[in-house]
Amino acid sequence: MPPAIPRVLSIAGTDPTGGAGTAADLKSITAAGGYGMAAVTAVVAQNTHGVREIHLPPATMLAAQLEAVGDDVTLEAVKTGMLGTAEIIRTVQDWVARQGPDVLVVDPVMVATSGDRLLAAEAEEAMLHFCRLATVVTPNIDELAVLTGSPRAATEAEALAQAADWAERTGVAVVVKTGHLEDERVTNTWISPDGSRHAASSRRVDTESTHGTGCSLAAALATRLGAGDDPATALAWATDWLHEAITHGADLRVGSGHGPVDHSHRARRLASAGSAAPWLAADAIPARLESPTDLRVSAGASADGSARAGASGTGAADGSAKSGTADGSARSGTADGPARPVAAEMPAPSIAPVGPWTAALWEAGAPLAADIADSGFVRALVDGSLPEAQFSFYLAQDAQYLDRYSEALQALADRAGDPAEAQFWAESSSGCIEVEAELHRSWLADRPSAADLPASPVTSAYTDFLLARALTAPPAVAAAAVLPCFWLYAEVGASLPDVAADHPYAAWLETYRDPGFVAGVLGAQAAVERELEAATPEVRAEAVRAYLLACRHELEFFEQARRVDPSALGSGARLAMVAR
Ligand SMILES: Nc1ncnc2c1ncn2[C@@H]1O[C@H](COP(=O)(O)OP(=O)(O)OP(=O)(O)O)[C@@H](O)[C@H]1O
Ligand SMILES: Cc1ncc(CO)c(N)n1
Repeated sequence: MPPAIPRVLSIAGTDPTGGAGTAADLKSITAAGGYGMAAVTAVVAQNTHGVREIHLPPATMLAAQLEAVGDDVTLEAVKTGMLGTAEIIRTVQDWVARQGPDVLVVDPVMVATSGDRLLAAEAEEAMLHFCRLATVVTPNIDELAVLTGSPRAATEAEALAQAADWAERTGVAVVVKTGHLEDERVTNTWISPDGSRHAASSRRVDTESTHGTGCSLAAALATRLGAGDDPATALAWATDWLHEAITHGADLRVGSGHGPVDHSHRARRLASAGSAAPWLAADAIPARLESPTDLRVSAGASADGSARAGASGTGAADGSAKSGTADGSARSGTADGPARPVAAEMPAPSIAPVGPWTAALWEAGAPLAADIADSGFVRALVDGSLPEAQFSFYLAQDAQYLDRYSEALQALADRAGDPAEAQFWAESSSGCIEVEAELHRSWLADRPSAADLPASPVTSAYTDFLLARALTAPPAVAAAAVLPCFWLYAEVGASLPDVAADHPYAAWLETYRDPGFVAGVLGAQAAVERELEAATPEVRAEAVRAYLLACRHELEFFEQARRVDPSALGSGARLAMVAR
């Protein structure tokens, strides 16, 4: 049984700009859930433009480093990167034979992205020999050609054939990486000596920030294997994590050449999601609302934009410079993007408010609507990069949600004073059940594990919040609480671009275009407008709070799929426990 936190050693060169080599490895090992260690093979003066100078300490010094670690620490995995010379390779090889762990990931680094040689030409032979000791090797397309003694593969199929042949001959698995080809998707394929294959693919990111991607993938892979993941799971994890890191690399603004990836993006996003900070400050809404203008004033089209209502974005407590403020008063931002300017520049809704109260509500919640449109989940759904496991999770939660939402709407119907309003809520409630049934028929039927998935904490928090208001709060509060589900969902639908027919989620995106959604929004808006007009100033304030909190729950609901590790969805555990 590997320990929960695998101990992983990187044996590689340095990069003072922190994007490649030991620095990238340590960040990647940490991100993948391991304890990272590093022995230095070469001190490299390099930056995002290229390598300037390489200093090779005596091989005896590397041997001493390896002995020092190996004599003291039990290792679950070792990852090697730049080994520089035949003598260094031999040193590592001798040590691995004596003290190496079960998992050895060899990234056969020969040439950097910048084109600089990182392995002496005469050392290639030694590298080929060393690769045979590996659990898995992770060559890029050019290195694969050297490894297999073949011409550079022009297509993925050619690369896969080269790798399969080599794996069979040597008994060593290969990860074929198509990063250096031109395909729209980048695919990493694990090929075992017996010919079995596991592919993990992601959409190609149009970015210059790819310095150290090879190091990072190999180090994360070594860590997940060291943690006991099977090859397919480990590779899928590493590929998906790296995709997020590459996507956000440019935001780091490190260097003017090929910049590094943001190894910590996922950790920062999850930390921010784990914050217990309240979503809405106590004084974000005036205690009494005599008219919609009272909300508008507090919602803050003030000259400097320094005060407005609106629950804070997901980045509220992540402590990063681009996050929203902890009291949710001034800016909205998420771990996915910089804070946006304040309400004055917020987009108008595609479904216009039906009166002054709903107009004021929209304005107060507009930053959250923008956060949803710009969320990692919606963006990944639209660009097709959302992993299927996350999409399935989303569908499963949507089904759970609709069940309870329908109950909330029925409660509103039961409590409505006005017959037309009662009818509207009742019809919406049954409409929900129909959508849920269709979800099961068309989408969950061929995803059996998702079909049985119970409600997540995020889903339950939202539905319980809605049910509590629908069952016990004054009608204006209850109506305002259920409005964002109608309105914000329809707004997401309205903002979706047309996608190609072969887009992985084309059929799902099509479901957003149901004109019934718009009719629902207008009906719900009309009810909210009426109820708010009739309510006391105190109840109106409570209703606005409920509306904004529901908007915030909507954002959580969309984003939650990106916070779940598919390997944590198995059955068995009676209650999910937290790491302490
Ligand atoms: N533009 C990109 N978009 C998406 N993923 C990418 C992109 N570039 C690289 N990757 C990911 O990074 C992995 C490693 O990239 P690549 O094939 O370029 O390795 P490498 O050449 O060994 O990297 P290095 O630049 O560190 O030498 C790829 O398999 C893929 O998962
Ligand atoms: C030290 C080191 N290892 C690997 C690479 C490949 O990106 C690099 N640039 N530097």
